[in-house]
Amino acid sequence: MYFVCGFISWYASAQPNSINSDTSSSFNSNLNTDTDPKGSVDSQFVVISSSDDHRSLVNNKLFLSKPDNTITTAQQALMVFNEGEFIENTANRVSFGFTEEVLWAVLPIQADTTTDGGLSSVIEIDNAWLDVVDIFFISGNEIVRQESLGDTEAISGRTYNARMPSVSHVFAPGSTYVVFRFISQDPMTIPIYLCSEKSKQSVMLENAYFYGFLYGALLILLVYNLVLYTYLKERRYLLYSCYLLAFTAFNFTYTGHGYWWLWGEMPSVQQWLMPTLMLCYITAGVTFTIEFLNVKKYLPSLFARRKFIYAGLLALAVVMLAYGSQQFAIMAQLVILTTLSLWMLLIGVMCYKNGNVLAAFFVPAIVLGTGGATVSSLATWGVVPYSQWAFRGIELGMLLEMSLLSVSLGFNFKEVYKARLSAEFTSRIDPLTNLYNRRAFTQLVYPIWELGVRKKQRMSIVLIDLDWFKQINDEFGHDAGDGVLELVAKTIKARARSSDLVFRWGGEEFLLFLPDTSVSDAKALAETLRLSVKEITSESITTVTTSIGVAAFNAQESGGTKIEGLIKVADKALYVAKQKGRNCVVVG
Ligand SMILES: Nc1nc2c(ncn2[C@@H]2O[C@H](COP(=O)(O)OP(=O)(O)OP(=O)(O)O)[C@@H](O)[C@H]2O)c(=O)[nH]1
Repeated sequence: MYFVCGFISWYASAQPNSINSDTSSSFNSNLNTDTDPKGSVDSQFVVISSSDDHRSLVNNKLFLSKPDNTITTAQQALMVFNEGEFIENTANRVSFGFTEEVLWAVLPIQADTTTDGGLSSVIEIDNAWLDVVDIFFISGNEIVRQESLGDTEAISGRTYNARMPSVSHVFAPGSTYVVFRFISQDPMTIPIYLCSEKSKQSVMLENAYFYGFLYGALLILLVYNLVLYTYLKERRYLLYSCYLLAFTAFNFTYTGHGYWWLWGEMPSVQQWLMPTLMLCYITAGVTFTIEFLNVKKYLPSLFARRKFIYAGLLALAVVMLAYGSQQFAIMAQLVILTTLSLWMLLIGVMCYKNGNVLAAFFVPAIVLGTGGATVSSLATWGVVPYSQWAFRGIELGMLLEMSLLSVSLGFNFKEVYKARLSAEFTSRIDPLTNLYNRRAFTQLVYPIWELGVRKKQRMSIVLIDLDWFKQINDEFGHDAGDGVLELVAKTIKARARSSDLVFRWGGEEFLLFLPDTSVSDAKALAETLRLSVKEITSESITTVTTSIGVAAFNAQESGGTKIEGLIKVADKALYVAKQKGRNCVVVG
């Protein structure tokens, strides 16, 4: 809001009175404007006829000082106003862009009452970032009251406890001239409301709900993504969280919440936090975009030049500090921020074209964020009627943007999870035979082994080695050898029980772990396998025989045996089978 307002109103200010928007029709019946057809200054009063519920934007009833004025005091302002030297704000302008000048404004108010107590009303400037907001109440050429409410003044000096500069005043019967003095290094945006105490309270409540919802939703997104980061250790979740946090902190500052609640006694902190957080927000936005869109893969040439972007931002920070001008800092960053939105969109579209699926979420998200900001700016500019909801467009847009980005990160989470599962699965599977590989052995067999030992169950191991396999490779080629290995694996798998675990143990070596299987059953299975392999392979390129070693765990005899010991026994038996001339089963 802050930056788009500033940037657009900067241009808007170059075209004064270009937009006509009359909000007088929205005035409450208790708050009337009395304008005579000639538009003479004296009759241009806002009339308060009762202290009942009312709330209206009164910018179109303001009279504004001319550029280059030399006014220094409120009385002088009133004098110049009475001479007809103020400009009537019939265009209902709210925003005046960046200006070094002091802006004086006069709001003539008529309290239409005869009671001595007068009529109470609250004046509220619906903008928390203005540096100087001095309000003078002048009756009968006397300043009857003065308030200083800008954010260069400590919060404790305010008589009305509200986030937006506000003052409650009892208007004496007759006319009161409210003279405003505005100075701001930030965009000069001055939506002025006149309202009853009751409506002021209900607006504050509405705001509390709105920001409670906004910050609550942003907090949920933040926690959700931090949890994902902790779990997945993927940088994009962390960078999204930083981007979200930077936006929230920046918003918390320019909406005046931080100043109202946390650092209200430190005006200089408020002054410098805004440009500083804006820079953090820009940097977080750039970093997040690069990571989220995987620019390294989809736009490598840009990725190679990213250092220049960061160097530029760092240079800006240095110049900002060295130059020491808050206004310069803000203006420079407004330009960059506007460019950033367009840059993010462009990069998103380019990455999408280059095949990045996540960009399909990213582009609409940025469009929503930028769209909300545009609504806010147009409201400030006067193209759409100014209202608090239109003013909040940026916040609603950002909430949608952040939510959509979070959804896309959730989508990414699903993809990453699937990829991990498949990587985990493939890391345990031998790609040629689709049997478990040696790495899976520890994970799968150890728990069953431990349980079997505790329960004193019988368990066996069968180690199968193909005979003269080197010759098969040499004679028929490596591919044909692969085909034989696949066939043998299928045969073993088909003959084994579903509770048996079959591993490709080495090049042409297979291991079966048989839970709850006695040595005689294991030997019988080994014989079956030997015959099956021989028989089945005879139908392929050549007949393949196998040598098999069997070892069994017996709780009574081999109590303390470890599984590695049992494998060694099977290995020795296999060696003996080879020694005996191959194509046989030996029990160890
Ligand atoms: N085609 C193919 N061959 C493999 C693979 N893994 C290992 N081998 C081959 O298997 C052969 C094993 O040879 P040796 O260890 O001499 O054993 P052998 O020829 O079967 O002789 P014995 O075991 O003594 O009967 C080697 O030539 C390896 O290159 C594989 O995945 N595919």
